[in-house]
Amino acid sequence: MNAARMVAATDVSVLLLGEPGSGKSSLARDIHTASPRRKDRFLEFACTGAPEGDLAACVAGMEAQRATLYLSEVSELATNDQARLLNLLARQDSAARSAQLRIIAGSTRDLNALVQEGRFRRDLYQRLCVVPLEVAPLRERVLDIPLLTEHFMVLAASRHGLDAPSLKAGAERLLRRYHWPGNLRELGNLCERLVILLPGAEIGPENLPREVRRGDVSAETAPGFELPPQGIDLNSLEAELIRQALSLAGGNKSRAARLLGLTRDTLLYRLQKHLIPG
Ligand SMILES: Nc1ncnc2c1ncn2[C@@H]1O[C@H](COP(=O)(O)OP(=O)(O)OP(=O)(O)O)[C@@H](O)[C@H]1O
Repeated sequence: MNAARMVAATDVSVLLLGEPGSGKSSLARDIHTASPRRKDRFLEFACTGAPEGDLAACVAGMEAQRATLYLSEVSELATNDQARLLNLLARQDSAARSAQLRIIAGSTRDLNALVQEGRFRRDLYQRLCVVPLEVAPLRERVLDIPLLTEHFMVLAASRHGLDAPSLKAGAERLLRRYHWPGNLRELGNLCERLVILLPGAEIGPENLPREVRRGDVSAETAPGFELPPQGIDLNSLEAELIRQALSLAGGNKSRAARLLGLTRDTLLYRLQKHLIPG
């Protein structure tokens, strides 16, 4: 990721946006490792469910250090902690460069939309989002799937002292077609399971879980949808769903595309087709 390499060389706050398990936390660590702070501490703070005040306790000993702090799921930060973080950032402005904490935040939710709804402080959003980086979901990186699968299998095989299995072409095709709601974490878990259950084997489609074998996106994306007896106007329905996805995603096309299980390019094509202003 080029942009990530570029921000690593600086001290700016970075906001990583992406689905669960897409690799935000790993990317935050990579940015730290590629930065001039690589020899300093990297600390991860999980905002989800964190008791109020925990963030203050976490950064108390770090304020005078040249560390990197990664805030995962920053949208879940309690209101008072949002104010505390803002204060911390203000204090950092006047601190010596050698004592500055670098903040990287991660979010699964559309932080901009939460700001519009008044559920996240705009001033804090602006401080955190100096450089926003989108981490693509795995289904938009299908070309990477064979290499990632091999990587996860080799890793799990060495962890468990077993032989890594290999993939038959049919199995690989299914992995590329599946929509991976759990992203890299889901692929990593599947690879580990295959290593343990079928060490050294040739994996065929029959060895993959049912949801992957089905490669069936519609079952997940249209639960319970039934065609009414009088039929529907598919074209209008598609246009309406696209409008709703854009609105839910606060106008962000990559996110809207993800809500519809499409690539961004396909969404752009369909926006043109339906003459929907993007
Ligand atoms: N580039 C990569 N190559 C190989 N494995 C990766 C890569 N990025 C992430 N992973 C692995 O994928 C899994 C999920 O990554 P990570 O925890 O960074 O995702 P996340 O987006 O922060 O998840 P969450 O939103 O649930 O916190 C981890 O096991 C991680 O080691």
